[in-house]
Amino acid sequence: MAAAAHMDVVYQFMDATTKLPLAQRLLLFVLPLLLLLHVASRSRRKQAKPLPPSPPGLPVIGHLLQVGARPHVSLRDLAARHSGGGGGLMLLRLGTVPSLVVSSPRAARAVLRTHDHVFASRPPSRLVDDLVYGSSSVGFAPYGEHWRRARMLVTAHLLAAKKVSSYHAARQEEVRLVVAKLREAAAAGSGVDIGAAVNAFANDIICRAVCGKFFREEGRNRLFRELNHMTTVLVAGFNLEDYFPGLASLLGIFTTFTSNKVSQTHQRWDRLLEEIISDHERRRIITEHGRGGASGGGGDDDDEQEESDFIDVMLSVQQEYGITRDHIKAILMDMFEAGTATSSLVLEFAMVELMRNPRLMAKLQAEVRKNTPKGQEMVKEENLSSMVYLSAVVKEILRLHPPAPLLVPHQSMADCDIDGYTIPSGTKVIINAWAISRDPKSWEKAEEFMPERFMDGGSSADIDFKGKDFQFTPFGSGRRMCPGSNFGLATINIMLANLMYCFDWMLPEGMEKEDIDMTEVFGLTVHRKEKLILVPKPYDTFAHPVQPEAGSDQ
Ligand code: HEM
Repeated sequence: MAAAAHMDVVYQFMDATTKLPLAQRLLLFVLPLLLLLHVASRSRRKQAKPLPPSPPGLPVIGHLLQVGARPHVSLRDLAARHSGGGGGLMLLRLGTVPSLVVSSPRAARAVLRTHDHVFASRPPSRLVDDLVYGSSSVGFAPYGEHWRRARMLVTAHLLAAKKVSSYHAARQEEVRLVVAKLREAAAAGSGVDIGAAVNAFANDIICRAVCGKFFREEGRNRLFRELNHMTTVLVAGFNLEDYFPGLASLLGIFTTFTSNKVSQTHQRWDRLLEEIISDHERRRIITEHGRGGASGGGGDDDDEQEESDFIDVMLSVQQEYGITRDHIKAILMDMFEAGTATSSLVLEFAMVELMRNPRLMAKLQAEVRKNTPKGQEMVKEENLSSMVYLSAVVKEILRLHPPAPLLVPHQSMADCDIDGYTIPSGTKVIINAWAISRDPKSWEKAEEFMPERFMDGGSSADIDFKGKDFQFTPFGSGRRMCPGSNFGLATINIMLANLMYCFDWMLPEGMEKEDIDMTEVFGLTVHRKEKLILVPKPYDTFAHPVQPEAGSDQ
């Protein structure tokens, strides 16, 4: 009976509404539905934990204007005021993109370790898709099966400690070339642009690992350097789609503005990489034919190792890992993009800080000179193991000047609760490693260049950058942690040791250490605005007795 009465009401309602115009009829049905959805979403929001704290933002652009030209600095300052009692989590809206800023070791641990599986993806980018073969490299790839395979290939075959160590002779040879150029400059009494010298060195080291001994042929190393620079400018520049992805694709702004440059740069990379990969394939065929005819097949082990550059290795495991030729090219682009500026910036900042602290430079030089056999022309890698102060200096540079101060953005793949806050799925995550590694709560005299903190008995002697200490993550931590740290450190240590061993350093005439400009410019990495010009003076290891370790009181 009751059901019949209800149906009656429904029929009467339908009958009455049929007399209304169509638009009003639709409204009558749609409005209650919208109301229901609104009530349901409010009760869901009531149940969910709150979002992390946010500073007040503007309509449409959100907090975009509060992020200035040096985002690592402005984000630190904003977080100090708005990250809710020092918890280290702050939610910004950069354009339409929700962005979580992480600014404490505790919050970094939550994102990079406890919930690593949720935050291990990268924000999508059409620009990177078009530039880097559908983002199919390691660094740009979204979390998933392709990334897992590419990452495994890179860590097991290209950047494993044994492989990195197999390039020791190549590194020595490249350092020798730099030292020779510096000696020429010293003989002429001219200044050297240190940043340019170490950048060319880091680029050549990567070139040699990627494509073997003949990377200078036809100026290929210079071409790689140029393309690498163009790529960084494109990826690090202001891209509307990074902040208003919907709007950018709707207006087609990306297509008309940047697209030409992106596609030209991509084509230039593709031509160069294709040429070099084809060269390698031809050489492999010739070598296999040669081996077939020879009795024992193969030269000595060192030669074999040196011949097996990244391209050879990837061609040989291509089937096993199920990767295409485009994937190989994307991974090679990654090696240049991730491996060049990072190492060279550490070297440049090391020279800057040491010039500003002559007593510490003298201490480092004394250690390097004492631990290199007398009269040896250059420091060799086997001499480095006893240079503990050198390691402390490199660590201190990575603490004060992490080349990627905001790491590389991550993206959450599901809703996640941290410290009583909800982080919605699809949130971009910015980890301010720079702010964390200068936080006085974690570091004694945090703003001072003080390598002694990392020495035995120092206040941070137990802290390392291997991804377990969340107050110090210049290489990141967790699934996305840098797989190239061994490679980078090997490049940095041998070059810095030789800069200290072979030369004394002076500022150009009339310049004092206080005049060294420390202004930074932010891109994918942070570099210095002004060039560091230094005048080298060769140090004669035969003529000089080993100096006592200056400043060893610290
Ligand atoms: C001092 C030198 C270096 C520093 C400070 C450094 C730092 C970093 C950082 C901060 C990340 C991002 C971590 C994250 O997303 O949480 C990264 C990723 C990466 N780095 Fe390095 N890096 C260095 C050298 C190198 C070198 C020499 C190579 C290769 C030859 C390399 C290859 C990579 C790759 C492939 C990734 C992407 C990893 C992924 O997304 O799974 N890096 N690096």
